[in-house]
Amino acid sequence: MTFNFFNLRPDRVQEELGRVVGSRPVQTEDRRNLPYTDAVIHECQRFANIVPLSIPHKTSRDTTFQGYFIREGTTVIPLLTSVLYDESQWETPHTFNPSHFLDEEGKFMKRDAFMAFSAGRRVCLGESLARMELFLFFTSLLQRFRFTPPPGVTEDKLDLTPVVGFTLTPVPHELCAVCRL
Ligand code: HEM
Repeated sequence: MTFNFFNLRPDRVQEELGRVVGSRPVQTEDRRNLPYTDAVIHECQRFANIVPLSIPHKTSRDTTFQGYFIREGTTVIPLLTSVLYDESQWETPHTFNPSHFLDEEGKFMKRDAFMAFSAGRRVCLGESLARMELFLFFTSLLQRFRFTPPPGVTEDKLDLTPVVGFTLTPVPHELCAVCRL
């Protein structure tokens, strides 16, 4: 798979942040007025897909799912990647594309196939906290810094292919954070 970040457009996030928030500290409530920023964060989570295997579960009774009979006590490992990259759900599943979460008017749009935190009774318990932290950290960093590859490294040379394990971990990269203030 080719990991392609050409649509990230941090300049557009910074333009939206500057217009809506200015230089004051970002607050959680600002999220609803920052649809492009929110879409970028969701797309990062979809695309980065950091917990691809979710957590193993065991069926508590006999069940039938999509025509398959699953006996009580069977270990089931949901593969979240299959939903996050599902070609029937996403317009460009293998490309980083914030438009997956924007409607025609540029408003933020929820997607049923966004399952980075899994779903159902055992959905991630820390989802609200994680979402709040992602939003505040991401926006605060972009308010203050412009991130670029080191001198001499062009963006198309950055290999964003993660290390595959229980989680998908990014390989270390050198990055320049240039103060914007
Ligand atoms: C971006 C950050 C995070 C992601 C993508 C994430 C994702 C997940 C996923 C996929 C699961 C498995 C759900 C399942 O078994 O179907 C899970 C479970 C869980 N997560 Fe997270 N998580 C994140 C952050 C957090 C944080 C910050 C906390 C706590 C402060 C947390 C607490 C938990 C707990 C307790 C479970 C087990 C829930 C259960 O089995 O009932 N997570 N998470």
